[in-house]
Amino acid sequence: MNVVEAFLSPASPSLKICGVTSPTDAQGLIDKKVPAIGINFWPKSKRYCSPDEALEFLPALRGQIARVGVFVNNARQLAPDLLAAKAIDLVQLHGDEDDEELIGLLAQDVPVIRALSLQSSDHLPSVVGHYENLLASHPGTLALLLDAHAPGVYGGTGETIDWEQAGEFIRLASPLPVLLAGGIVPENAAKALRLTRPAGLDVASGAESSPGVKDFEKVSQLLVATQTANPLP
Ligand SMILES: O=C(O)c1ccccc1N[C@@H]1O[C@H](COP(=O)(O)O)[C@@H](O)[C@H]1O
Repeated sequence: MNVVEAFLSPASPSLKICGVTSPTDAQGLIDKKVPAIGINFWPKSKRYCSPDEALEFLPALRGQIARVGVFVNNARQLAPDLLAAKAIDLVQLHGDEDDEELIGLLAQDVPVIRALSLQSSDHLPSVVGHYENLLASHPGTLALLLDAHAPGVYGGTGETIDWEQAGEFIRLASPLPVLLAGGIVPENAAKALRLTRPAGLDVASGAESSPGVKDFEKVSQLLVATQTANPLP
């Protein structure tokens, strides 16, 4: 099983630590056997990592951890070079990207994580059905990610989402992997896992001491939460 398959495997809930900005933190997360890291390529993020900086340390980590490039409306410009340099394994679309862009990545065999912010008025079966149909006509590796609605900042806000609604969505979407994000911290991770049964947790602000600097005590606690959660049904 390669690192992407291991990260998205339904066998047990996974963990992605997002907003890594330094080679030291990336290596520390590999040493702890965290399944995935996220590197944020949106210049307005508090956890921004420039493509030039990323190209200096990410290619050497290939095969040791799943490396997710996080993009907000700029994947078209940046992802091709990062993929060609083997600096990232997956593309996370966390902005207003359309299906055409997602399908274009799947067609190139690029694994994609599509971030969604559910609204209370959303008809969940329709949203799930949309991605099921998309994947049926454009096969590839696709995961969905549920995050808080964050106009203007897009993500990384530390705001939690409605876990009841998230749990219902995740059940409907199965076996399509769905990651849970939004305000996950060591103190609420076990409860979030129990209520929603996601393919994994995605944590930015809940795993750092300051924006872009990882707190390894928090990372250890998050790992324990994922490793002791009941396996997915
Ligand atoms: O982390 C950011 O700064 C960020 C900015 C823009 C889009 C996505 C971003 N990160 C993603 O946000 C969620 C949740 O983060 P948090 O744990 O609530 O702080 C996660 O999916 C990150 O990948």
